[in-house]
Amino acid sequence: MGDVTAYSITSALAKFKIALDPKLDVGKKHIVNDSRQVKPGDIFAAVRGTLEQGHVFIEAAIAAGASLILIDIDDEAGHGQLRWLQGPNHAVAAIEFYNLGQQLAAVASEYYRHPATSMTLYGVTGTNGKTSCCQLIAQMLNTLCKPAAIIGTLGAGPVDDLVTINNTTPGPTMLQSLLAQFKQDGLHNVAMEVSSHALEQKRLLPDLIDVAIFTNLSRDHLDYHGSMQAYSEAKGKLFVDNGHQRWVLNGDDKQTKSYLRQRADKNSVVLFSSTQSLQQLRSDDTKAEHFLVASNIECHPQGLAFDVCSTWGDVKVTTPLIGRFNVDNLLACLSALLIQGYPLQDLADAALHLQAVAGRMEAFSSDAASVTAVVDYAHTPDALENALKACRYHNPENLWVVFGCGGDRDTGKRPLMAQVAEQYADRLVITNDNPRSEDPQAIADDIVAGLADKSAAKIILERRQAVVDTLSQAGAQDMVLLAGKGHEDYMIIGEQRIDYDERALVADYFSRSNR
Ligand SMILES: CC(=O)N[C@H]1[C@@H](OP(=O)(O)OP(=O)(O)OC[C@H]2O[C@@H](n3ccc(=O)[nH]c3=O)[C@H](O)[C@@H]2O)O[C@H](CO)[C@@H](O)[C@@H]1O[C@H](C)C(=O)N[C@@H](C)C(=O)N[C@H](CCC(=O)O)C(=O)O
Repeated sequence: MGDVTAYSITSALAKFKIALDPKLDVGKKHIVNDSRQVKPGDIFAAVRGTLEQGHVFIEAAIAAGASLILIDIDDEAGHGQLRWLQGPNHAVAAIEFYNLGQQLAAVASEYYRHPATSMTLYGVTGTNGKTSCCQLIAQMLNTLCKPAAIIGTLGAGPVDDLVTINNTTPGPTMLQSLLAQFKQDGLHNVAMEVSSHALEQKRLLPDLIDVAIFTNLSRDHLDYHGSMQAYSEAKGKLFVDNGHQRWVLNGDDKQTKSYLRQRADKNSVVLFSSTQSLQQLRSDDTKAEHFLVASNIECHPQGLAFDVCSTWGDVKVTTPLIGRFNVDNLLACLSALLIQGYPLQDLADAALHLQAVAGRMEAFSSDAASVTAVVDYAHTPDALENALKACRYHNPENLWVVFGCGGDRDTGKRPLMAQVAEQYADRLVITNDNPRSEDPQAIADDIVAGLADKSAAKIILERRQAVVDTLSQAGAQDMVLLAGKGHEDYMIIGEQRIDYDERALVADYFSRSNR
């Protein structure tokens, strides 16, 4: 982070009716709410969390060099009181702050001078599709020469230079410091995943989101939220009817209606659908100003193509993305950018160059006449089934799967992976996938034991060879799912972690076959 000295905690606290002696406002750096992230000079916000009382980490924060402590208190009378806490070398000032946990997002926004107000924030919530939608939005914006960053499961930063973060949606202080950094770096557009946890815990101020996007809702995180009702209500907190926030909602998800009920008017609301006609979508619910539907969806081994019919006009969209679910992801992304004023044709042109998230149903081929390889992280029976079904949807002549199972891990999944592969693929190749201390041949034998036809699979343990042999044998209209490694760039054999980057291997294979 660059110029942190530009920020003043005195001015920020003044907004919360706390008068901090300006003499104490010297050399302050970041504001953080995790003692493990405190660097010398930082301000530590000790808040009450779901598991811990932040107060217990004050000592650690001071030891790490915190220059000021904000202490979350539940007695309003103490608000703004100054205390001195003894550190190893000197006393550190601490300010009591009533209900700080609930207000930390606002305090952090104030401290970093409201970076979001001069940026465009796309907030994506929903059970599935958040990561892909953020990627697609950012990639499209970049193609349209609008530099964009993402924040989410994959990390934070420009799409090709992500830094790992702890949460899908970072905590309130980290979020604001990231936004301030992006603003400083000229990344004025941010597509961020907004988890239900983040909304419940007020890690962000939903008011700051310019375009709020809902992908879909299905059962998840009930351990945290307790019920589907509470889970959907948590997601619903992203949608605020504040006169400027635009909404993009999935017209095919039944949850959408309940979010629409919160809206007083239909202005700046887009409904998208990949199963209904424009007419059905319009008549079904009038509480939207704009509509976007996909029809004539075609899937071929090289990607997807569909007609878009919308209140902004009609266009044919062609994209190299794999998987029917990407039609919905793309509709959400198009809707968000259309309502922000980007022209439909420019977006359709940008769709031609979209790339999947690295290692997630990421397709590679040399040209339309070559076999398509799909690299995916699927390493559970469930994930393998979904990945194979997604490939099958693209109507390959033959669907191949190259897969294995990890060593020193759940052995029970080996026959199950075999059953799934046998059921959904035409050709099976069993190979290594981090055998660790186990004998690779013994793992392959365990997998084969799950096959109804024991001769259905070829075993090529050396994974590079398995991939290259399979790609060279597959026909032009075939698809080869390379399951298990995804974006990983290593293979663990015995005690050794050796370099193995399947994406690079496949890209190299196709670039050679092009020559
Ligand atoms: C249960 C939960 O969601 N906890 C999140 C919450 O922490 P909390 O406020 O409840 O923290 P706590 O553990 O009770 O500790 C209280 C305070 O002490 C601080 N602390 C804690 C330990 C320490 O050594 N030092 C320290 O200062 C904590 O930063 C916190 O401020 O707020 C923190 C950010 O301010 C999150 O980092 C933390 O995420 C934990 C690590 C987590 O695993 N959360 C998961 C469930 C989560 O949020 N997942 C979603 C994605 C879900 C999905 O869609 O798949 C996400 O957005 O990441």
